[in-house]
Amino acid sequence: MTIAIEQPQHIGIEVDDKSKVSGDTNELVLDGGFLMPETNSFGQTFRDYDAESERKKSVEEFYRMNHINQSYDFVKTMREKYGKLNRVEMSIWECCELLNEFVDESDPDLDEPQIEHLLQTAEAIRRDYPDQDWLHLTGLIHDLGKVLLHEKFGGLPQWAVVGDTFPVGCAYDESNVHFKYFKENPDYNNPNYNTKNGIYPEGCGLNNVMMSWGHDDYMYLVAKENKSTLPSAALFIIRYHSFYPLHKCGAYTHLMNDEDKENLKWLHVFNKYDLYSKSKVRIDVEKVKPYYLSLIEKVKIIIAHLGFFHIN
Ligand SMILES: O[C@H]1[C@H](O)[C@@H](O)[C@H](O)[C@@H](O)[C@H]1O
Ligand SMILES: [Fe+2]
Ligand SMILES: [Fe+2]
Repeated sequence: MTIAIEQPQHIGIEVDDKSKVSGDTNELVLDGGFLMPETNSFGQTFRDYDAESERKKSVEEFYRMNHINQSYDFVKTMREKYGKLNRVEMSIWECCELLNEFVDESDPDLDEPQIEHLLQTAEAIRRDYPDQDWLHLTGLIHDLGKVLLHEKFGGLPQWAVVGDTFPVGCAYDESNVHFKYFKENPDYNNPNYNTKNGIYPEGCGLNNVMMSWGHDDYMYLVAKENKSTLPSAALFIIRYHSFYPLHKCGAYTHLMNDEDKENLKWLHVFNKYDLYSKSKVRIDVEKVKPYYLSLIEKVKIIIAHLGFFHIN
């Protein structure tokens, strides 16, 4: 399968598209060799929230809490509070290691520590796109915002950090996982917020839409506020990779602008690796660490700008 796609801007590390771009039409080959497994590590299909499993109940309880509490006012408060980026300074690798303690309670497909997931994603991308350093880096850092779970970053509850994301300030779409729990959210009956467009003009662009608060928006804020030079596609991936109602179900597209539509193509590429690389096969962290340290070192200029990160 191929799709026409714009290539990202140079970010300070090589963006080499030769191996995956055919002809001069900027077509990116999406099935670069990665074999998508049919079942997750529990033997079930991916993202099946109704399948009987040991995680079903706790995942559902996670979404109940998430949907009740993620209101427009809550998101606004969190954005202001965390936008100050006055928490702590830490290297990228330290942040990865911090995630060793946490299992994502919203995820029906993986119960391994989060550092495994970061490396599984980045390694799967690296195998198919060996020359796309920027995409390896995006894989490595896309979920780093989950450090919000750690007390050093405020120790937020899981419902305020992980899980799929969705816009607030307009009606919740039924494609959201466990949609029924939104009925207990104060915004559900607020006439300002419960119409299709809500407070947003049609086609206003996702940048103008308030998304539920969590690791995506936090990591994006960190990158943006510190003037990271990551390409717009990388920032889009970081910011919207949990927005499954949009990138999987095609909901909320009336809020997108042309730039979003372009970036969405890259998010579709990325999502395959983010979702289907989840497995019980552990990555040998010490073995791959030198590569990722050298990658972090290589992008020092970018990372030096990233809020709570610094290079040792
Ligand atoms: O449960 C997962 C997890 O929290 C991921 O980090 C997020 O990106 C996904 O959207 C979600 O389904
Ligand atoms: Fe995520
Ligand atoms: Fe992820």
